[in-house]
Amino acid sequence: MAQINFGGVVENVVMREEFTLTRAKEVLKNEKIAVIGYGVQGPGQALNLRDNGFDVIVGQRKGTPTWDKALSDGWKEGESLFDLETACEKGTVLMNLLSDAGQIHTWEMVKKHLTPGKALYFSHGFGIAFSDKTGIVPPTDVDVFLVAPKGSGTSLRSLFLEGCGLNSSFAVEQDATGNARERALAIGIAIGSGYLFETTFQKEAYSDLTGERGVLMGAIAGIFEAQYNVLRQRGHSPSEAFNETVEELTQSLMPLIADKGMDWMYANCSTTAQRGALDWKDKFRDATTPVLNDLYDSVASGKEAEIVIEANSKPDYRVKLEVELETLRQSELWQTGVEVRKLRPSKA
Ligand SMILES: NC(=O)c1ccc[n+]([C@@H]2O[C@H](COP(=O)([O-])OP(=O)(O)OC[C@H]3O[C@@H](n4cnc5c(N)ncnc54)[C@H](O)[C@@H]3O)[C@@H](O)[C@H]2O)c1
Ligand SMILES: CC(C)(O)[C@@H](O)C(=O)O
Ligand SMILES: [Mg+2]
Ligand SMILES: [Mg+2]
Repeated sequence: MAQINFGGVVENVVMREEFTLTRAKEVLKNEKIAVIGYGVQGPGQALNLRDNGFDVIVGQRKGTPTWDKALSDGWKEGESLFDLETACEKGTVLMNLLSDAGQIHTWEMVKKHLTPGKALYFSHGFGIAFSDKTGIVPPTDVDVFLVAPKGSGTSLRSLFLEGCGLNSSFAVEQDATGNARERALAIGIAIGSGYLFETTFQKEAYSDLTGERGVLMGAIAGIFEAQYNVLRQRGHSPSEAFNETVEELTQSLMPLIADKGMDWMYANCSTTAQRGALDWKDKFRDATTPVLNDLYDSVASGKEAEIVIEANSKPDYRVKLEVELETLRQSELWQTGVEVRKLRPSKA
């Protein structure tokens, strides 16, 4: 395990150069890996496992659009594609990649097939960290671990195809066989992680729910809307407001942050911009800190989990989500984005 100094704090990190694919194949040579659920993470992880040469099958509800997607991805009914229960029965490592709410409804069925020595895998801490709400309490004679890719399953797959890897966290909740850590790391490498950092189920659940409600998705969408609206109300055109809020960030400045950090992005902007950004950064930090603390409290109290479970238990939850997404899509801001993207100069 490599020891990496993260800004003064030393952490253990497992890298694929050290825990190689060959070692992962040795650890998992007798395992049948069953990917349960074929939503977003399911395809990413299952296809990477298959391309890496592991014995993998997929379990999905027949007659759903994702069953058809699995067929079109080359999974064969009765050979490598089964209904949920058959896949749970056949697998020795059950990778539970149903939606976090779907994991609750199927738990009794999954549990039935968790015979001694099998492994139960998640890509989130949700089910276990909030077990008082989910009812997910695994039998004591199975290994329980997680590998949580830090990004969309779509990126996990595309980065794998580019020969890169996405970083993931991993955690072992229960080591019944004495081999749970090896199994977890082997699966982590096998699904295409570039490196793995260690966490616990609770920390993963709390940080992930905070991150996606905060900066990664909720906050960024909110602050985009706020700035776009202010510019529009002050008489700026949609194209100017969009370019100054979204397009420049995603196309020009975010890649600089990704390459070499915030100070590098600042250093590549004018001294006028740097002066102003350095002055205003702290105001934004101070204004949003109370909101982020409210968010963390709401996650840690279990309220966010309750909201997700309640919302997803309604039969029409997908339809309602789609209505909300459609409202976002049809807003002036994001309709401007459609046109701005079309205007991006393409390679000659
Ligand atoms: N979406 C991501 O990229 C991402 C990233 C990191 C971790 N995760 C975690 O990975 C897991 C899977 O997430 P996802 O976004 O791929 O899930 P998803 O919401 O796309 O759902 C996955 C599958 O669950 C099935 N499903 C839902 N409810 C069901 C039910 N009641 N019975 C049977 N099947 C049901 C759906 O048909 C779908 O195929 C979750 O724990 C999530 O937190 C997801
Ligand atoms: C991709 C994310 C946001 O990191 C993940 O946590 C999810 O729930 O989809
Ligand atoms: Mg998440
Ligand atoms: Mg996440």
